[in-house]
Amino acid sequence: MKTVFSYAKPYKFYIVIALILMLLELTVELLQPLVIASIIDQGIVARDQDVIIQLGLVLMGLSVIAFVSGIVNSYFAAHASQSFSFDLRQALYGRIQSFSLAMFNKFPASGLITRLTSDVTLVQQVLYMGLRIMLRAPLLVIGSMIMAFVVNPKLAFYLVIVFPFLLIFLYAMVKKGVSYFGFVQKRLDRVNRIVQENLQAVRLIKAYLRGKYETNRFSEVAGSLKIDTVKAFRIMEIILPILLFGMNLSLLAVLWFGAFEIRSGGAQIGELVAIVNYAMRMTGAFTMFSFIIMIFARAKASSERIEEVLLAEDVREKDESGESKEVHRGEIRFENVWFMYPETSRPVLHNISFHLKANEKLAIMGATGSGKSSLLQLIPRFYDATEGTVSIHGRDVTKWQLRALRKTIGIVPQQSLLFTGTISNNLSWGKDEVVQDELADAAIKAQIHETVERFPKGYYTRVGQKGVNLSGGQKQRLSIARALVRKPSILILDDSTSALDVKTEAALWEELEQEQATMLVVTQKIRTAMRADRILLLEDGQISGYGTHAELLESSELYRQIAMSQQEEEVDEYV
Ligand SMILES: Nc1ncnc2c1ncn2[C@@H]1O[C@H](COP(=O)(O)OP(=O)(O)OP(=O)(O)O)[C@@H](O)[C@H]1O
Repeated sequence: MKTVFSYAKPYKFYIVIALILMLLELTVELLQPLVIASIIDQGIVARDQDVIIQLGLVLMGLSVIAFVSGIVNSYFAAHASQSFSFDLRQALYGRIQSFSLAMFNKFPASGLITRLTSDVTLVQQVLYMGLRIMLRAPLLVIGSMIMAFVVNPKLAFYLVIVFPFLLIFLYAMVKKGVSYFGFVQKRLDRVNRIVQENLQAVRLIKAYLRGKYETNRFSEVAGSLKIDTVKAFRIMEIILPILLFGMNLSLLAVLWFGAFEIRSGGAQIGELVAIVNYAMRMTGAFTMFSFIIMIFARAKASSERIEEVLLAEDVREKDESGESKEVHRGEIRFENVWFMYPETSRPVLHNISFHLKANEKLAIMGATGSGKSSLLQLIPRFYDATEGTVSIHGRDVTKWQLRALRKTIGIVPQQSLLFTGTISNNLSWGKDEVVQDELADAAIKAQIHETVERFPKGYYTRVGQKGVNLSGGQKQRLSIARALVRKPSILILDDSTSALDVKTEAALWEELEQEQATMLVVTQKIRTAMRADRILLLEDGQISGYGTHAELLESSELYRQIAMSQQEEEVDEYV
């Protein structure tokens, strides 16, 4: 919890004030039984009206102080805890943003969402409760105990005799509670994961008529969340009755022995009333305990989960080190590159070597799963090569400052991802300052300008979440335009023209060929590959062919087969 609560440090002032007010409220509460005892012994029993009025006024004054302290304490506690959770959430989000892709394998998105929402809220609650009642309850117990000893040590002894047993019991319950609530949060992760997957695949679910199946899958995980939550709460439910039982036993002992003491002159009625009053306050505090323990146990489990992310060791490079000047020329060299995904044992790339001069165009072909996307991911350093080197402009990519490296690369992923916002927002997303002309220029090259102009709101047309209101081909072309806006020296297209018709694709390539950028294009189409300076053929993570279209037709059986499998008349034309 230490790391998590270090984010409360900037709000020390608010926390200290809240604690002081809480102590003031507590002190008043502890003084009240003493005043009541005095009213009884010196006022009612001694029949002194003046003492009753004076002490009555003192009692009222104390109540007002407690009331005002309580309200102001709430204000400071709320401010400190809300600001703390805001900072913690920001830090957690920042940490997630800086994750390498390997970390997303380790922490699935659903778990990160639960941490950012529910887990942060739970630790925020613990701070708020801490400043309001959490410390108040144990302090009230300790304070009441001390005051009871001040009033009458003998009677106080009967009151505290059960304490050691209650404390051991509470400790055991907290320990159990932490592990149970840790489980509950994990179940919540699973519920979030199912919901996320479901909502993302809503069309597929409808098309495959899997609505009922998915509902059952959801019921199953929601059901196990319910079972584990009930289990965790059940532990908490037994705390209160046991605490109350212990306290009632003590109270009985106080009353029983108190009666003897009063008869023998060892105690006064007012003292017995005061001790009973303290006992009642202690019982009240213990009632709070069951609630506090529940919140504390949940928050402890949540803070451990948050710290898991904050303190996780990332495999990523040090961004701040390395060459920071801009990578102007996109010369690329792979030298004996092997690559294995983290936490796997099988290499997906074997001994890959090739060289691309600046502005050369490379087409990458190969069967699905042959390693095309994996190869491309090494260039912007989404992952680092397990062995060998990938260099750009003569320098190992790991030696470039990450920002400088990525600034120079335009990527169009296999699945076009657009954000909620206007088309204009989406196109300018990858660059800090961009003017409308640059957007239109990139859109013209990507063959999407005319389509956008035909929309009633043109570039200000709103794009729904993930581009739901656009066709696959429109999304692909917008993604390409977004990459072109950055004017990259290296342009990576990972099978990103698959949804375009032949005519549009040809027009797009006419434009891309003019671009001053080194291009790596994953494609399944011979027609597209032929336009590149060279073609790299991958087979099970190994290079099985490298050269021009004509060279590969000569040298590679696999390439010939691919060419043959594509339209007969096209093959004739190429040969
Ligand atoms: N994040 C990952 N963790 C572990 N293994 C992965 C990961 N991503 C891909 N792989 C594995 O790496 C191999 C190569 O995958 P890759 O995505 O590079 O192939 P590809 O040629 O781009 O395929 P496709 O044409 O279907 O996109 C596959 O066997 C795949 O299972």
